[in-house]
Amino acid sequence: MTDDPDALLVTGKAAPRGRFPHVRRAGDFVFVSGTSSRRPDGSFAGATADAMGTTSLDIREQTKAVIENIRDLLAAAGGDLTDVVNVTGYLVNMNDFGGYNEVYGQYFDESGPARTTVAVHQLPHPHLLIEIACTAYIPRRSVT
Ligand SMILES: N/C(=C\C=C\C(=O)O)C(=O)O
Repeated sequence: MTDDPDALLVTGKAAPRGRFPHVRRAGDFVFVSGTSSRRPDGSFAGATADAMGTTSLDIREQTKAVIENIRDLLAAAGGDLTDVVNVTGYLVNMNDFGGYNEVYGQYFDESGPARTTVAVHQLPHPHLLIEIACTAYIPRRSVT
């Protein structure tokens, strides 16, 4: 936890890799920091490497894990994926757009959040194909 009740470090989720909270509330809006498929033990859903270092990376599995991680972070702020109003997706390779879009569409549709997707040069680990940051609208008065 932090001393600030509006800056959440969520127990049971992978610790942030820097000095920032998982989630920051500002009034009725909740901002979720860029989130990957990282598990609490530091491994990544959708990424394996054999003894020779040959890696296998799966955009569908990573996208699903990212969204599920975000669901857990929102739950800690009293919300859910249905509260998300804006999504920014960061892909390392736009060739992954199709797989990303397919899984994204299992969680959100045209009545859901606004979305922007961009390709970035790198993410904080070479096994990462995707990171998502989002904003949710979760009025304080609705949180019990
Ligand atoms: N949000 C950031 C990193 C996230 C890494 C991860 O979830 O694995 C950041 O450095 O801003």
